[in-house]
Amino acid sequence: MTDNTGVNLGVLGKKSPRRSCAERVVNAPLPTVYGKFQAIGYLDHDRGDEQVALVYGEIGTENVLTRLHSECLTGDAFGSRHCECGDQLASALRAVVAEGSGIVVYLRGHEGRGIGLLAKLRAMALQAEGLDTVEANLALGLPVDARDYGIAAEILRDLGVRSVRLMSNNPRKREALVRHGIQVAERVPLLIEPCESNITYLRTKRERMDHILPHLDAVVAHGS
Ligand SMILES: Nc1nc2c(ncn2[C@@H]2O[C@H](COP(=O)(O)OP(=O)(O)OP(=O)(O)O)[C@@H](O)[C@H]2O)c(=O)[nH]1
Ligand SMILES: [Zn+2]
Repeated sequence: MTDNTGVNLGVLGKKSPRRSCAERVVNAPLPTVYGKFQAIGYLDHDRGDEQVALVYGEIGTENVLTRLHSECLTGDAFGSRHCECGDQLASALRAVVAEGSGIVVYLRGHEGRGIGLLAKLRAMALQAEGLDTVEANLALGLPVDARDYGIAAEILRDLGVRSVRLMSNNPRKREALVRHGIQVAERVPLLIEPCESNITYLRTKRERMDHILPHLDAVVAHGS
């Protein structure tokens, strides 16, 4: 089967019979510096968000190398060193190209762990005054993590995916996806070398949010 671009869609061309809040509305070829992806656009009818899944190669149904990337304008677009999101996104895109197939779902509505861009910037301002990333959200009267992964699961189902190898350091993300009906065969670490600007933030994620970041031990050992 081909779409209006003439690209062979394989499983991407098959409509899911299950009722879903995720409507697939467009499939466009997306050549990137990493490789040639298919950008599959979705409309989330429950939340009104526009979502996109970048698909590389012929994805199967099981053990698909997958990244669920929470939107981070500052990290992904501006190269912020407050967090490691930008490098994680690049690593994930490189990884699926190296693998020959895989998916990066870029989750709009997840900005600032679901509190939105302006609230995240307020939280970052509080962190500059000494609060950690957890304390800053709480000081604003906001949840530490307000993300929902239902739409991600719906998109994966629409793509025919039943189980993934999930690129993430966050065990709660894995649990959330499983709760929404997608099996996680394996968690694949996505570790980025820390720098002076984000080491405290990363330590907080490890200590207070259960992120699995063993590479920080080496930084501690070297005393930096
Ligand atoms: N509220 C808040 N959000 C932040 C902060 N720094 C980054 N973020 C957001 O955090 C989200 C990414 O979440 P993380 O906790 O860094 O990582 P994760 O997605 O849970 O886990 P990984 O899959 O390992 O990347 C993005 O949406 C960022 O915009 C911060 O200081 N405060
Ligand atoms: Zn970020």
